[in-house]
Amino acid sequence: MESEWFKPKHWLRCLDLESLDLMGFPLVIGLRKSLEVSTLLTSLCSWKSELDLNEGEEAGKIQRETLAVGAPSISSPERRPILSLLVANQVKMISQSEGNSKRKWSIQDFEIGKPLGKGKFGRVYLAREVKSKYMVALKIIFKEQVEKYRIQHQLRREMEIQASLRHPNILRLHGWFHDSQRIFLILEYANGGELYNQLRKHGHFTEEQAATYIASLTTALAYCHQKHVIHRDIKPENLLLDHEGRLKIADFGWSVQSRSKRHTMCGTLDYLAPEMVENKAHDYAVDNWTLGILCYEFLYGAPPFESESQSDTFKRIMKVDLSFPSTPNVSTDAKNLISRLLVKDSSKRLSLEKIMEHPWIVKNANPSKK
Ligand SMILES: Nc1ncnc2c1ncn2[C@@H]1O[C@H](COP(=O)(O)OP(=O)(O)OP(=O)(O)O)[C@@H](O)[C@H]1O
Repeated sequence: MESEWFKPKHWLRCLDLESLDLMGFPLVIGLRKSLEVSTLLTSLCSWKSELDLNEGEEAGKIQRETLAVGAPSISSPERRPILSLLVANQVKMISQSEGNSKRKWSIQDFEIGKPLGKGKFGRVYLAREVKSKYMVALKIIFKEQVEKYRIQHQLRREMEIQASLRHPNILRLHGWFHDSQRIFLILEYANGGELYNQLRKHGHFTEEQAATYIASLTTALAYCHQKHVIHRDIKPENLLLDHEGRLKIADFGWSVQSRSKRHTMCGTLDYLAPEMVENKAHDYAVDNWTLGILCYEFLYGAPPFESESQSDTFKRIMKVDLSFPSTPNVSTDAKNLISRLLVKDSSKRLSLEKIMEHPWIVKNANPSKK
């Protein structure tokens, strides 16, 4: 019996691919394996009226790609699509999707490649849309897990919000589909992986790098706030990099679309604003606080209120117990920006507009890398 929550009759089903991955990444193509699908079809039928499923799917012939981990990678010219082919295919895909807004996706539309990572509720694979050869990241979430942890509403909210956002620094959710057991999210592929890994690798970033990332985040958050979306969980693990090193906000799991103040305490402790720690009503300004935390972490390698115990972190946040180590050597301008964001009174925090005008950003952010 399918649960009611995943019946997105009013959801957007989108595929308007605006950016191209030009890397022509070699895929590890797995064996195609026919599935015994009677159970799958039964459940699909129960969802059919809501989701308007593929008419052409034949009983017993639904196939899925299985991952051949360790299989040799295939890197023939055919598997390294060139720019012109990609552009032509992209145009074709867009016009197809525009001409048929009810384009339905299934696992058959994708060749599955290497695993990209594992999250709390599923796995992410590199994948390529068969016809256009467009590279995407396919996030596979098991419905069982979703129901077990009762994150139906959170996931649905995350998907709706992410699919509605269009910004160069926000990871695109191109669309989704599902089968009896799994939900598949078709995500923009961020070739550079997690920003967190870069931070761990280098210890901390240069002022130019840090300012460029903060400027990218600021414009993305200004866009979100304009659409009444508060992210509430910006941290290096939720930030990905594309093949040009451009930052992408990737995880909207705790985001909320609201014009009124919120009360849910959420996010990750080190990044929480005092009003959230105190479980008070909060608004957009929690994201501005987090920008201050991130700016500090980018420059010093660790968040400012990190402590041995959670209760100490709470106390340090509440006191705004901020200090700047002598190493690495960080400019006075950067410290000024951080101090003007990590302000307990949320109404006195620097606005996103003013962040972009701050001398440290103006001097250091590299517009060509934003
Ligand atoms: N679009 C993408 N492009 C490239 N790599 C990705 C992409 N999405 C996810 N990944 C990789 O897969 C990993 C797991 O992603 P996923 O979103 O499932 O986990 P997560 O960030 O821990 O989120 P959650 O907390 O929701 O489980 C990420 O840490 C990242 O390394």
